[in-house]
Amino acid sequence: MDKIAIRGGKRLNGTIRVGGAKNAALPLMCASLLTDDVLTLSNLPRLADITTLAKLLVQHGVALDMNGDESFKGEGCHGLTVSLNAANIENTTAPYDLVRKMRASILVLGPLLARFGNARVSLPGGCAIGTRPVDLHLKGLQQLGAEIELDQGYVVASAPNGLHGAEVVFPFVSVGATENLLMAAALAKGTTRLVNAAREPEVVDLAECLVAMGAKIDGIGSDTLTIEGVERLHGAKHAVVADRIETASLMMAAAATRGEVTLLGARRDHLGSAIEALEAAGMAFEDVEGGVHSRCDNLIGADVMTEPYPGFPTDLQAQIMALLATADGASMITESIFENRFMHVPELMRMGANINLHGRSAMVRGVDQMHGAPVMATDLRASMSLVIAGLAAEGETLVQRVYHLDRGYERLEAKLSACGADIERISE
Ligand SMILES: CC(=O)N[C@H]1[C@@H](OP(=O)(O)OP(=O)(O)OC[C@H]2O[C@@H](n3ccc(=O)[nH]c3=O)[C@H](O)[C@@H]2O)O[C@H](CO)[C@@H](O)[C@@H]1O
Ligand SMILES: C=C(OP(=O)(O)O)C(=O)O
Repeated sequence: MDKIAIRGGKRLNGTIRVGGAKNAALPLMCASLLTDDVLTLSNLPRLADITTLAKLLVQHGVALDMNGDESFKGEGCHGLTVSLNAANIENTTAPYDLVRKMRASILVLGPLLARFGNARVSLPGGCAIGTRPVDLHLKGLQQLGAEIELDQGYVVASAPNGLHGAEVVFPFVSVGATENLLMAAALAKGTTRLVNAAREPEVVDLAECLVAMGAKIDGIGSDTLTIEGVERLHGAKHAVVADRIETASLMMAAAATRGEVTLLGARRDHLGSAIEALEAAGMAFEDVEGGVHSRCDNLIGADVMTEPYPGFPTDLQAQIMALLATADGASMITESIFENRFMHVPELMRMGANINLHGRSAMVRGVDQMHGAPVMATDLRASMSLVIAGLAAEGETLVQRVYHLDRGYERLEAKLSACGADIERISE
């Protein structure tokens, strides 16, 4: 198993190109199931999650060309260009072995059901950050006319006469349920209204791709989406939006060393209120040609609460905790989305951070210096928080279970070394 070794204390300064967003790329790949035509996606990040989803789609019968249409890249895009063709779907079962590796696999359910009238998808199960049920996905699909049973850990869904439009009011915001319902409603008969829908840039990216495929969607970017179902969607070409979570993670990595970084391809307007939280912590941002420049001379304590977009993203909570661990003063960090997303706290404490947990809030009292230590990554964003802490710490940090990091950060060591970090991957 690979490890990452970091010798901290080097001030970062450089330029990094941000990749396409994992959390946009995954639903976009699932959208290929909605048509018998070719969907070409560019700016896909080279990540373990993309490979896992590609395997799932291939076992359904999707023909996948990893060197798809190189002539289509999209402006400023540098990732993979992949063509997906779901003309010959052989089976509508998503097996446990693949689904358990990645929760986003549940996003094949809506498209398969809408296009083929049946699907059998393994329940993803719990994971390190929380139980993560899929009840909103299932209830929403039932409102669109699906019959759903649970059988031996599988969701068995059918809609022999097709799905129909309905009003679905989500009791709270769910990114995945919004995406599943959006895709299903695109091929349902009649009008669907999704109320209290997620507004994350990745949901907007999916909606824009669906429109390019012929879907009729109003209210994109708002919390109410109105979808007029169509009989058939066609192929399209779409460039995956830049990864806002990678963007802010790298900004924080530089800030932890009181350094600076220019992030090419980054979208400041997609950071929502995270920008204000980072500014409150002493960071400064400037739009520059082709991206955003971020610098930090002095870090100060700041209070943060995670919320759906445009609130502060839960996917940045672990990283900001590592950052604020060496700020002047105290910070209160509250996690309101996932019930168990503080697994990084004991690891950060092993590096000298001063953190007190009270239920869903963590009181972080800034220390002058953290110290390197062997630490264990428990989930994707927790891994990044340990890397950020390692860059700030004195001495060597050895991050173990790097496969979590590889789910969502492409060539992280290379990107950070290019800015002066002393970081290397140790493959065993
Ligand atoms: C692949 C992807 O895009 N993953 C992101 C997506 O996950 P995901 O789509 O799984 O997250 P949701 O927005 O659905 O989850 C929000 C909250 O709702 C709960 N919930 C969700 C669905 C449901 O049917 N029932 C239910 O109770 C979840 O347990 C969680 O507490 O959004 C999360 C919240 O921004 C991010 O942290 C993940 O990185
Ligand atoms: C939690 C995340 O991803 P997933 O929903 O795929 O587990 C994440 O990207 O931080």
